[in-house]
Amino acid sequence: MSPARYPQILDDPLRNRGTAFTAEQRRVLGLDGLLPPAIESLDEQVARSIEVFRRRPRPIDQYLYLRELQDTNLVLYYRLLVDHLEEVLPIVYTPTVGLACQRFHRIFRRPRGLTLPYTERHRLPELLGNRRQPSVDVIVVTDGERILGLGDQGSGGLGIPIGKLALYTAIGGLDPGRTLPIVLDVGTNNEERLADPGYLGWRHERIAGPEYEDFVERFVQAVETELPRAMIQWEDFASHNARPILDRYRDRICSFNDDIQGTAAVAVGALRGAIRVAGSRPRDQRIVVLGAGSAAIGVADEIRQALVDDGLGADEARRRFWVLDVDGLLTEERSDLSPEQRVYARPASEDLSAGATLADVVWAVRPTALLGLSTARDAFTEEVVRAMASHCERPIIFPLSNPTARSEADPADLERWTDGRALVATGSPYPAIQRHGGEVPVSQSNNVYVFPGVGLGVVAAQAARVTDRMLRAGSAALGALSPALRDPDAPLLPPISALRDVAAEVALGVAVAAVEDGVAPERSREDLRARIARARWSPVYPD
Ligand SMILES: NC(=O)C1=CN([C@@H]2O[C@H](COP(=O)(O)OP(=O)(O)OC[C@H]3O[C@@H](n4cnc5c(N)ncnc54)[C@H](O)[C@@H]3O)[C@@H](O)[C@H]2O)C=CC1
Ligand SMILES: CC(=O)C(=O)O
Ligand SMILES: [Mg+2]
Repeated sequence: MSPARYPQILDDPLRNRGTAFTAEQRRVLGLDGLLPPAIESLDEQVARSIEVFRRRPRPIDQYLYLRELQDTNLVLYYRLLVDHLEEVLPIVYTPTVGLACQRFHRIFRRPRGLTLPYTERHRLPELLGNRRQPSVDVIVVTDGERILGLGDQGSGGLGIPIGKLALYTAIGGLDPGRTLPIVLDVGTNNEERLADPGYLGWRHERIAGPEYEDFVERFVQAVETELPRAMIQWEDFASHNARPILDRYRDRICSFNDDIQGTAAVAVGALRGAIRVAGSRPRDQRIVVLGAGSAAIGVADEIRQALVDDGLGADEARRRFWVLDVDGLLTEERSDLSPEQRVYARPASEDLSAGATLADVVWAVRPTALLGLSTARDAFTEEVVRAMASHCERPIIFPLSNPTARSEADPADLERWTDGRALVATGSPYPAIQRHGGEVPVSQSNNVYVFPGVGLGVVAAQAARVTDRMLRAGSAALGALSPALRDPDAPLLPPISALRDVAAEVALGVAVAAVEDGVAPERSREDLRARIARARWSPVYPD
């Protein structure tokens, strides 16, 4: 009798083990001769793979190597991510993932996830039905219009959902066979892409208005029919769509916007640590925010709530914010503000006009905290930072824009300009700061501290919605883990290497709040904790 042959197992990243197939498995599956004779353990595979990764010359080459691994052997890929998270995070995620989106069509090798073009709007259930994953816990979807701080990348934006979901698994422990990255290809207004013969997306200007809304509605209906239990994370939509989509669907399906809500949850967590180190209270803060897009307003809204929770009246809390966008300070005289922005408009009676620069505002306001979500590189100039440090003992300065090339400041400059007094957190990773002959790590205030735990909490609790209280509970869980609470010289956020533990705590906060809010079945805290532990997929070859 001829032996069974299953060579196709080598092409299935969920089941492939490559050189880790044992002699017996190779014989039974008919793999002898298809693999090099050496048999490696998973640890040996990881050691060899990280060496190959390190020898790749540029970050984009390292990104491509990891994507190849992801398409070949998921256990090995995720084990490498888990074991070397700090080293590979800047490649899988910001800043390199931004470059990968810009070059998506040049580096395209194998499909991952789904591209849903506007032209196929009548067939979305069918396209969704073509996915490889029969069951899905989490969908991350973008329309590619605001990719990090890099603007419109058209269907190349799919790189972001792919990266986010890799972290859902590596950090949150979600089963990689049950996650689905999606791009809604509604065209692009990026002239460079449209003129590029190599562009692989729909070569058309962006659909907008009712047609766009109808398309998103069709997408949501297709998900409701095909995958009614999946959570949707809205990611990297431009402001004019991000907030309306969130508001339209948050009470109808299990969904949240990572840029608005996830970013706010982590920024508030980091800010609480910084305020404590500064020896201050939330209600004592005066906050200047550069940028008035969806992320900035989402962050300001959550901080405002923290000020109210600390005893300020709603109006007083609102008056503690000065928000600037590309056209200057948000003031009542401006007619171009959305309702969410108008909350922060300064009264016309004040000295500062809409034409005030960031430096003018900082001189006049004497802020305790300066946050950047503007995509404006180096906007926190020496003048601005020195002005702030001249009146504030421990200035809180968070340049949160991504990728690195869009950051409002370099932490090493902030350290110098404030004589080491600034309390800093950045959106993208930075090398440690040199201080008194030692090294001080720079905290990365990025929604990666929150969204994997949100997904894990939602899945473990079987939550049907993502409520504000769930995100606040996740934020509080993160805030409680701030190393700065125990040692004022320590970083504001736990290290990247602790992100898996952070996700478990965030998930517990989220899950408990889901039960309390009545959007998940009744369960005790201990039961939820056990379910979170059980829900986590681990990168090991099953027996
Ligand atoms: N650290 C984190 O976890 C996160 C960081 N971000 C980053 O925040 C940035 C903004 O994201 P969104 O709010 O979604 O984008 P957005 O496009 O909605 O908003 C950008 C805002 O910045 C303003 N702006 C642009 N140039 C400016 C300038 N020169 N001076 C002052 N303001 C300027 C715009 O007027 C707009 O209000 C991006 O770089 C993004 O990567 C976003 C989400 C999470
Ligand atoms: C981190 C993130 O979600 C962003 O920069 O858009
Ligand atoms: Mg984002």
